[in-house]
Amino acid sequence: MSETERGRGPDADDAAEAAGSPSLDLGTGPNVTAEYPLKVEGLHKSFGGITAVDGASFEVERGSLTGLIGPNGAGKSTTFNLITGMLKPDSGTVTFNGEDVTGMKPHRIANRGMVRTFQIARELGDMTVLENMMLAPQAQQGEALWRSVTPGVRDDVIRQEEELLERVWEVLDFFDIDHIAEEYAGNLSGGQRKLLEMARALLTDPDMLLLDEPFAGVNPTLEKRLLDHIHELRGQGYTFLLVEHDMDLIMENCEHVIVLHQGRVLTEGAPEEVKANEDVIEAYLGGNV
Ligand SMILES: Nc1ncnc2c1ncn2[C@@H]1O[C@H](COP(=O)(O)OP(=O)(O)OP(=O)(O)O)[C@@H](O)[C@H]1O
Repeated sequence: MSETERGRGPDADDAAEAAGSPSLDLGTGPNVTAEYPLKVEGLHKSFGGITAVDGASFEVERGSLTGLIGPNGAGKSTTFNLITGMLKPDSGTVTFNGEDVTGMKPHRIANRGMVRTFQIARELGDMTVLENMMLAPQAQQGEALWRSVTPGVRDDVIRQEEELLERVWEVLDFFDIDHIAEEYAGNLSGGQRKLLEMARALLTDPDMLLLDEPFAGVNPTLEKRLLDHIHELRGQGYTFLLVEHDMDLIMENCEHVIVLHQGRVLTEGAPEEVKANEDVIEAYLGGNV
């Protein structure tokens, strides 16, 4: 896969970083063509004597809603952290859109179009939804503050802020949370927080979103809304990798399911195949789920 095919090479990243203005096109989705944007090969990660990830290998198909499941302690969170650059693997590779991103810092990976949702930090609870959104690109992509103090770039900064504000309202509207824009994030319900978390991630114009337990603490009505948004975005070409404890939810919504067990892939396939797999049943029964 060449850089031009990907449509978002390092040069484009650097230019985007310099411009400080990720484009958002909710109408058409990401403009890239790699069939499997994410490839994970032979990932290993140990903490002291504990092996958390033990040779995990899998691929995620573009435009898919892929579920990553496994019993408690299977290595799901660690795998997520290795993919998104929060942790460095002991060995193995993570390839995104044809580029080796293994061990890259999270903001550089986010610049390349792969983002994960983050829980709204306690201190951001004292800021409004709108303020949280305005901070999102900096938080995800490590935007430098120098731009705002460098002489001669003030007009550019003002223009970029205006563009950002426009996109913020577009995304808030998409997630139906524009009416709570002035609400403090700390006052939101669990479900509204999850919508804000996803809205923040989407603001950086990713190709792929990694969602870690996006429905935890969410009431059924908002869960459905979140799922509708995910399906709509997937229909536009966005790719999702979802870690979730609720097996039924994964089975009903994902077209491809990867089962981790003891740090490696036990099996993967369509939900019906995975559900019927004896090894999966055994792993879950023995895994205290
Ligand atoms: N920072 C760490 N230090 C030590 N051990 C760790 C660390 N992170 C994870 N582990 C261990 O690695 C193994 C895999 O943990 P991980 O959190 O990745 O699994 P998981 O599938 O996400 O589990 P759960 O479903 O319970 O969240 C576990 O045995 C865990 O205790």
